[in-house]
Amino acid sequence: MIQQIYPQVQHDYQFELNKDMHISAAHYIPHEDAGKCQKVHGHTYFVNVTIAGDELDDSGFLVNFASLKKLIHNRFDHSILNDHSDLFSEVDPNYFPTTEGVARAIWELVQSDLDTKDNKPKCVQVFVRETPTSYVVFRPKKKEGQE
Ligand SMILES: Nc1nc2c(c(=O)[nH]1)N=C([C@H](O)[C@H](O)COP(=O)(O)OP(=O)(O)OP(=O)(O)O)CN2
Ligand SMILES: [Zn+2]
Repeated sequence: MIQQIYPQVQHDYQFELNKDMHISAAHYIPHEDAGKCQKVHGHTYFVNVTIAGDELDDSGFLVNFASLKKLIHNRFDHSILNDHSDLFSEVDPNYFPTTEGVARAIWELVQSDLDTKDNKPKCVQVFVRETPTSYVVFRPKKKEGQE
């Protein structure tokens, strides 16, 4: 059973949902400063995505929990993160598959999917735990004029 404490995000939306998932994946960091992490190794990532909004869809969902799992877990589980060349780079540190990079990539995938929905939910936080002692939180910057 997944049980985690993760940071809360402030927002003014009426509904908030959270989806937890585990992802078993391998990666390496393609930079000499990464030390032992330059070698391929694996993690069981713990991921939490937080979705918020004011409107429900025709099913009464803010977004279907199952569709979030399909979008993220099915894409990354039992994969080598570096192989996802549409998301990660071998040369641009901003797009290395670090915990930071994974958190941002997950946010981009989730928000792109949410943008197709009529009720316009927002992904307000992605939490990625890479090891028992290391995690990253990604929150999108508010755009100009956004509350
Ligand atoms: N800011 C970041 N630092 C590190 C990342 C990262 O993604 N972002 N990644 C790594 C390695 O990939 C490694 O898998 C995780 O490192 P670390 O937390 O140091 O793992 P340990 O189990 O060795 O840590 P303990 O302190 O012994 O628990 C490195 N840095
Ligand atoms: Zn690692």
